[in-house]
Formats: sequence, structure tokens, C-alpha cells
Amino acid sequence: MKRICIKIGSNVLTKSNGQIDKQRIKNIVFQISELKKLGYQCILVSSGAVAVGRNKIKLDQKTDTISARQVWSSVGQVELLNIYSKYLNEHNLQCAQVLVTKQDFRTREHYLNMKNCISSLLSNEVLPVINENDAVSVTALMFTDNDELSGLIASMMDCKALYLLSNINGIYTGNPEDPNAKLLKTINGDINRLKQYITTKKSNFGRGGMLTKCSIAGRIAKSGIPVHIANGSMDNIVLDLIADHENVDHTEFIAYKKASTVKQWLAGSDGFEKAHVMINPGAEEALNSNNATSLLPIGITEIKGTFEKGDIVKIMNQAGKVLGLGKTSYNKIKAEQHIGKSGARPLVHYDFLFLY
Ligand SMILES: Nc1ncnc2c1ncn2[C@@H]1O[C@H](COP(=O)(O)OP(=O)(O)O)[C@@H](O)[C@H]1O
Ligand SMILES: N[C@@H](CCC(=O)OP(=O)(O)O)C(=O)O
Repeated sequence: MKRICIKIGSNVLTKSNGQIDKQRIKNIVFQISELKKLGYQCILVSSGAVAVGRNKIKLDQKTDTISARQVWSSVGQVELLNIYSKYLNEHNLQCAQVLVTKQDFRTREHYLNMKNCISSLLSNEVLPVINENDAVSVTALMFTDNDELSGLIASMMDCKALYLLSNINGIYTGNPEDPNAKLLKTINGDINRLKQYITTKKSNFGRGGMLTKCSIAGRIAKSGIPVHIANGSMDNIVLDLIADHENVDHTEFIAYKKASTVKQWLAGSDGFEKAHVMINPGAEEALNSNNATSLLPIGITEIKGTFEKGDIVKIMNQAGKVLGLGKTSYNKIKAEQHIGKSGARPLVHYDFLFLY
């Protein structure tokens, strides 16, 4: 089975007047049923709960922003899944609702429970429809947006590709409304240059925006999974991409060589770090070279925060630029004894290091 993850943004599922676009959902379901016939196993990450709920419930004036999101998402999620379920049944397919929080990726036990649940649904031919559990995930505990969630799912489930469907063809070299802005067809590595093109403009109901979509797409591609940002408002977009992606207008983040599962997990672990490890220019150069280099204490200048053996740390240069994430071989106390000294074991072995 070729396994893929498809993420659908709120705007793909709603019309400009805010109403749910049932025809769009119907077409997404059609594509999933066709993909199944072609031997694809799909995992759906669907936004839209808040947008759907907002249409159903008029809140009293006292309701604050957080409570509003909780009410709308929990009401909207029921409606959203009912629509998916109804259309899937027309193709003799079934779906399951999987609601997750960022915490579920933090502890290994929850991570494995979640992985087992999704694997079991897939092996029983049930389509997992995943969303953030917006009713209980609030502020600091939230995913940046569902793009981040879909990246974590694609890595966890070892997907062959991730499709991020938004209301736009892909990334343009400027404001998409500017006729001079061109669509970038492929991104190969350097995502930093994209920042100059991206405005803070978001789709009506979108959360993260294009910049977070890009940084997640870049990271996931670097860990070995190709990412396609494409227009989910176009009928049969995923089918077209799978048939001949080079001839469909969209942006592809070209995948690097497949990373190990540990490196893939690290690629999605931003925010889970226990401490920041600052390194000197020599160490930065060595890590960024083409050789498989581990992070040695001699290159470390400072440690901010505390960690135990096996915790994740964020690796940063002198200017504060984040270089990557690593899993430590020993704890902070031991690391501090060796800072700036030669001869000690790597704090982060190359096999447990993911560089952006
Ligand atoms: N350079 C750019 N190229 C493409 N889209 C951009 C660019 N800069 C800003 N955007 C905006 O990003 C939006 C998509 O991001 P987002 O709102 O997060 O979508 P979604 O809700 O599908 O996740 C587009 O609707 C577009 O207005
Ligand atoms: N979990 C929220 C969606 C959050 C989100 O990331 O939205 P989007 O940027 O449209 O993918 C919901 O279902 O409304």
C-alpha cells in the first residue's frame, strides 16, 4: 500500500460566505475512494471544525475568544464528521474521528497509542479523519496549526507524501494577487529565501498562514517525505497530482534522502525541547559540512535550560539562529563539565541529530 497524508485547510471546506462547501467535501471523498482503488491508503487531516461551528451557533456576548473556539470546534466537529461519513458511505467507505493534542506527541506512550490507533484503522480499511482536539487544547498546548499536525502525522505514519491543500495554487514570488508574482514549482532545500515572498495575509479561517506552512513543508521534505502545497478548491487535485504532478500547477518541496525514523521524529519535535545549546562557529561549520558529524562538547559555548539523558535540545548558533534538534547522550550536569573541552563523548550523536 502507498500511504499518503492529505491535509485540508478550513478555507477549502468553506465558501466565501462562511457556509460549509458540501460539494468540496464530496469531491475530496470521491478522490479518496479513487485513490483507494489505485492502491493508496489515505490519512486525512481535516480543519474546518471552528468554521462549521461558527455557522451553527450564535454565541452570547459574554463568550470570550477561547471559549468561543471551544464551543464552535466541538459543535462543528460533529457536523463535519457527519458530512464526511455520509459521503464516504455512498462509496461504501467508513471514517473514524481521531482528535489529538500536541501533548500526545510529547510522551512516547501517547505517541505509540496514537500510532497504533491510526495503524489499526488503516488495516481495517477505515479512513482516519484527524483534527486537533480544539475543545481542550488551548494556547501554549496548541499546534501552530493543522499543517504542523499533518507533518507530525506524515512522519509518524511513514507516509510516502504529504499534500497540504489550501485555497491557493502554491507559493508565489510575492502577493498572490499581484499579476507579476510567479508560482514557485519546486523548492529544493533553501526555505529561508521564501520569507521575502510571503505576506502575513491568511485565508479567512486559517490559523498559521503560509510562512508556517513553508517551514513545516521544508522540514518534512528534509526528513525524506515530499510535500505538495496545492489548491484544494480544484476538483480532483490530489488525483491529478498523483497522475502527473509535474504538470499540475502547485509547489513541491523536493524530498531529501529518507531520514531514519529517529531523525524524522526529531524533525517534527520543534517545541518539545528541554533546553537550548549554543555552539561556536567552528562547530556550526562542522555540523553543516557534508560529513556525518556529531555535536561534541568542545563546540558548545552555553546551555540554557536543563535536560536529562535522552531529552531533546535545540541547537543554536551565536546569533541565536536555530540550527536543529538533537537527542542528548547524557544530562546537563555532565555536559557542563565538558563544555569547551576536547576528548568527551558527543552530547548529540549524528544518528540523533536533525539539522534544518
Ligand atoms: N507568497 C505567497 N504565496 C502564496 N500564498 C501566500 C503568500 N503570501 C501569503 N499567502 C497567503 O497564505 C494563505 C494560505 O495560508 P493559510 O491561510 O494558512 O491557509 P490554510 O487555511 O489552507 O492552512 C493564502 O490564502 C495566501 O493569501
Ligand atoms: N483545528 C481547527 C483548524 C486549525 C487550522 O490549522 O486551520 P487551517 O489553517 O485552516 O488548517 C479547526 O478544525 O477548525
